[in-house]
Amino acid sequence: MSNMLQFEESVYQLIVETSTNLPGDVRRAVNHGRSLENEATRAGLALSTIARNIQMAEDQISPICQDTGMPTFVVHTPVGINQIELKKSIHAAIQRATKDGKLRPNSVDSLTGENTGNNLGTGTPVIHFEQWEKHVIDMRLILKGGGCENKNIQYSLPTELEGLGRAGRDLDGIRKCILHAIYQAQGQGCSAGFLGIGIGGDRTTGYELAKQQLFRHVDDVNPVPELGRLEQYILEAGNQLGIGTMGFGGEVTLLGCKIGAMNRLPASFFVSVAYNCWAFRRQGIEMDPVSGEIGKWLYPVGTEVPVLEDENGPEDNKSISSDNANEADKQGAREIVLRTPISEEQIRSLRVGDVVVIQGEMHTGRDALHKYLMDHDAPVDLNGAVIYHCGPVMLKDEDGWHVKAAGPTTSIREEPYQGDIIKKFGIRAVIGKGGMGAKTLAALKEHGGVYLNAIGGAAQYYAECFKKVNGVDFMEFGIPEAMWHLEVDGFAAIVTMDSHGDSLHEGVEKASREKLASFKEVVFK
Ligand SMILES: O=C(O)C[C@H](O)C(=O)O
Ligand code: SF4
Repeated sequence: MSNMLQFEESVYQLIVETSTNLPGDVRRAVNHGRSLENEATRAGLALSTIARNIQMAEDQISPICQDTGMPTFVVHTPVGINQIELKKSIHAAIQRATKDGKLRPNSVDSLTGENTGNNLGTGTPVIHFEQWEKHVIDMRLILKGGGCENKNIQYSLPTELEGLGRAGRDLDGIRKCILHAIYQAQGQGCSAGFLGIGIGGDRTTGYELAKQQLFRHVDDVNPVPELGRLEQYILEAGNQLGIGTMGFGGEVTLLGCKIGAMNRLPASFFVSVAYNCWAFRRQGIEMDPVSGEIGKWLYPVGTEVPVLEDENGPEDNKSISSDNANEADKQGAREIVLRTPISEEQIRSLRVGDVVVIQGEMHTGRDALHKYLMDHDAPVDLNGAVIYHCGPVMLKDEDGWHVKAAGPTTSIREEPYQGDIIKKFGIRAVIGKGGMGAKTLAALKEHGGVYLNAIGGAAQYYAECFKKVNGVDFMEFGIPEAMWHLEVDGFAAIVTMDSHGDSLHEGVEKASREKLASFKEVVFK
């Protein structure tokens, strides 16, 4: 290979483009979703926030979502290309993109919990090489985050499904599995989502096939007619489940569905579902095998498909923020400004549906911190405090630390700890996404606390609210897991669980379970 530096540069450009500029076909799907949702609803406002965030990420060349996922490359090379050298270029580019804040350090030792800090480590990044007889290198990259990855699911047919009954080894059984997959994800994988489905294979290749489907163009047509019909059906039926964007309820739960099939063993029949959030970051380049230069981009480049309808830019677009109290009013919701530390009285006055705007300090905390706080003291006073489930992208320069991307993470992972921690430290508000369960709801009621739902993936939109980094504890947990103390100005989120025992998530889940059961009858004979 003659020009290593050019190869590295091209891969770097691919990584930056993938992380910061949502591709055109994905944007079209988001725009279509927006057109189906009433703008004045919670889901409609969430979609507007998402659109605004996509634009901000493009403008600032910063990550669309703070979770830049598991970098997964699929590379086709002409016969004779040195794949070992190409791999080195990929590793160098990954390291550079991490240092520049285009990727969050995301590679964690599974035994020690240590973050390698540069996105390299055993099993990271994932690179699949394939040879072909063409004379160009085809390199595709997907950055799929952990929250939606956790919502992947694999079914082994025949099986019995909640609400849907028996799913047999046929197209109708497959149909039921996919609908169930959408239901079980609720809003936790940052709906509205995209599905890649693999039918057949073994447990490993079934999931691989599912992920391969995510490399198809959103608007392509399945070459297998019966799978094409199933894709169409799922898109329509999935949206009738009423889960909506971020699980707020609404018309748009699914933005795309791609299904592939491969052979299986006589004894096995797997349906593997890869759930991808709306922040569906995948791009590709065709590279010259000699010069390493980019020949063309393999998916429509985001910049060609606007996401904001008005010419005046993001500021004039509606979203969940302190400047759109009128929109909130249309839903009968109020907008309340809370300054930290927050009193019990203020919290008790809040109800599900209220929009809360936070001023003051908040503290990030996720998996490692919650586990730690169960049997240790906190490094700061958390009385009346706000905990933000967030693993930000942070960069340090001569002026100190800066927040580069900071959307919420999936809160349900903290369910085993949250209730106890709220009571132990006197926390008044927890911000995250996807909602929490019965134990947390009970603690919010007992102690006087609220759960605030922020818009998952809107990492640029929220990063702008953080005016100053007051400090950090537990850097040894790694950047995403550390406890960042952040000064915030106007962080807006919706009360989805209040101190009176009400939970929006409980309601949406129940309604969607009932809806799911209405799809029990055979559709594909
Ligand atoms: O790790 C994160 O920042 C978020 C994660 O992708 C999630 O969806 O929970
Ligand atoms: S936070 Fe949401 S948008 Fe970001 S990677 Fe996780 S699931 Fe995707």
